Amino acid sequence: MQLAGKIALVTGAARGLGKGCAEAILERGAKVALLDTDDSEGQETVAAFTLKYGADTCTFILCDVTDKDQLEGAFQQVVDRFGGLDLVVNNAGILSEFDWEKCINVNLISVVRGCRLGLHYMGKQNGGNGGLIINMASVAGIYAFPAPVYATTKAGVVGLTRSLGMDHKFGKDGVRVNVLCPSFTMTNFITDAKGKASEEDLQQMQDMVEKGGGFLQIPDVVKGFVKLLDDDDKNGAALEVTLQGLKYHGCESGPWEHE
Ligand SMILES: NC(=O)c1ccc[n+]([C@@H]2O[C@H](COP(=O)([O-])OP(=O)(O)OC[C@H]3O[C@@H](n4cnc5c(N)ncnc54)[C@H](O)[C@@H]3O)[C@@H](O)[C@H]2O)c1
Ligand SMILES: CCCCC/C=C\C=C\[C@H](O)C/C=C\C/C=C\CCCC(=O)O
Repeated sequence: MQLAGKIALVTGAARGLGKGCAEAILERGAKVALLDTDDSEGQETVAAFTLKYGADTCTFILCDVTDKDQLEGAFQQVVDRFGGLDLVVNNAGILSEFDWEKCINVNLISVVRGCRLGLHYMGKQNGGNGGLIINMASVAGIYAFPAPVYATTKAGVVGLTRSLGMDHKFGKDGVRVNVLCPSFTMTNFITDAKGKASEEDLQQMQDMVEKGGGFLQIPDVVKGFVKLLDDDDKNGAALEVTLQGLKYHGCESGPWEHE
């Protein structure tokens, strides 16, 4: 997708991977709205981006993605302020195996809602120009992982993306939907993980990190995000990001679609 002059919305963008994706969008000449529940970090990030990329290139919207009205209001605010919408990044996510309903709300239900809103505002059937939705899942949505509820939400996001991305949908609304699936990446997500799953499961994750050769860094994942921005032929695709590099996961169509 050619981003110059376009308008984007990124959830969970005050810090970490969402912030990295928002900066990649600004670097490519688009405007971006950063949504997050963390007011002070969100304001700080937007202040720094404004200094670097110029006034009116970005805005912060305080928004809890699990609050239906706040999320709908944020989409409307972006369209009102910037005059349209071309790219939605459903990135906000948490690890919370004990408060597992919250995990499902943030990581899955809000992403379904974000996709529906993206299709509503960008879909050609509603007078939009078409566009792109990139969802943030995880390799935990593809392979077994010792945080079952988290893994379930991410598998749900992969399934949602594949199904929304079926070609017949793209033909109708002009909106492509793809999903990024990173492995362990050094962000606050990792440093805040204590207490969000059992000690035993966290230890198993630590062992996976050590066996796998360590953590990805934010720029490694942003590279994957940029690939999804650039690969205009992809729809319903899941891009894995690991220390081995970038790889599209198979199974983009079911056996009924093979010769
Ligand atoms: N760090 C990793 O190892 C890793 C790997 C694969 C996928 N992911 C996924 O990437 C995404 C971003 O993770 P990160 O590592 O940058 O984490 P992070 O904790 O650094 O950033 C997440 C951001 O989301 C915001 N957020 C949380 N709940 C929210 C809500 N209800 N509404 C709005 N904003 C909310 C937080 O305030 C924070 O700014 C998540 O979906 C996560 O599951 C992370
Ligand atoms: C050391 C404590 C880590 C706590 C991190 C908690 C959750 C992280 C979730 C991320 O989404 C990463 C998820 C999965 C990684 C799964 C498999 C890794 C193996 C693949 C590979 O890297 O080659």
